[in-house]
Amino acid sequence: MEQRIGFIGLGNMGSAILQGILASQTVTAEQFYVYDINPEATDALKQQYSINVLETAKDVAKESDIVFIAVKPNNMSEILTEIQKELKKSTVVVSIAAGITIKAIEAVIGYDQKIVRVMPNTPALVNSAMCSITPNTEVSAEELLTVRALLNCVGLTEVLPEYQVHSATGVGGSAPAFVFMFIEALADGAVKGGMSRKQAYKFAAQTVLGSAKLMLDTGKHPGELKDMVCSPGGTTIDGVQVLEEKAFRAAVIDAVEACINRSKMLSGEK
Ligand SMILES: NC(=O)C1=CN([C@@H]2O[C@H](COP(=O)(O)OP(=O)(O)OC[C@H]3O[C@@H](n4cnc5c(N)ncnc54)[C@H](O)[C@@H]3O)[C@@H](O)[C@H]2O)C=CC1
Ligand SMILES: O=C(O)[C@@H]1CCC=N1
Repeated sequence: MEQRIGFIGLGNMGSAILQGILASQTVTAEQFYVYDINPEATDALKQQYSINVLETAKDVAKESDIVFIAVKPNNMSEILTEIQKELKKSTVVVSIAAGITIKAIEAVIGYDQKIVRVMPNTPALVNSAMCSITPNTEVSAEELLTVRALLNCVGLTEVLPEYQVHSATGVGGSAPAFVFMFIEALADGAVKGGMSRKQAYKFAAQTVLGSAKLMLDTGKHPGELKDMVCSPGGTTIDGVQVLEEKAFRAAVIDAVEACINRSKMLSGEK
């Protein structure tokens, strides 16, 4: 890939995507042009890779063919205003900000700019992200393919209509936090039973990873896979009963719904 790739904001998510793309070797470090208001965010990356760290967001916008904006939603408007004059008509602006609609971005940088809205997640850091991708009407099929190819370097992608991005935020962007809470809780249970903390985290994390892989690789329904674990009169079904009594599924559904509602609120839909 020959495009010059910009990143404005290199916090948790920006640096995860950048490092995931670098690890895939699809783009060389020299093709990256980056800026973060906090020099500490770029210092470590600069030491590790020969990326171009620039002085301002404007410089990044000027240099890039595709520019990822990875700042917090409340910083989006100031960044878009700042870079607006530097964007070429051919520049593809990729926003990963939760709750910021394509329309809101167009309102600042122009309705004729190419915009792709993405909802990624932090497993991008280990090339295992799940990203939703939504282009505006200015983005060509080829440009969409290029952005998708970049994001495929860091995991799986699905192109979604914008109204589904709220769900993608709940089940994708935010969900790693819930999974880590689950892993922590699984390990706490094992520690309670006498296992060392270190071993408990290894068991819990590998079990979550393996279970997800089993479902993705076999294509089997999660209910069928759950049934395969529950031996009649065995250990698992007792645990399943406890989770049902404590409304585990309802709690998870409510958590995803809370993310969806918050995303709608940030978008001005609620
Ligand atoms: N953290 C996550 O798991 C996910 C985050 N997102 C979205 O990604 C975006 C970034 O989130 P995080 O990386 O978690 O936040 P973060 O706080 O870790 O990173 C934001 C970065 O932007 C920089 N920044 C702030 N103002 C700036 C400016 N004016 N110019 C240049 N850089 C500036 C900060 O110094 C910081 O390094 C947010 O919009 C969020 O909604 C989306 C999906 C998942
Ligand atoms: O919590 C947030 O707002 C961001 C978006 C999805 C994950 N983290």
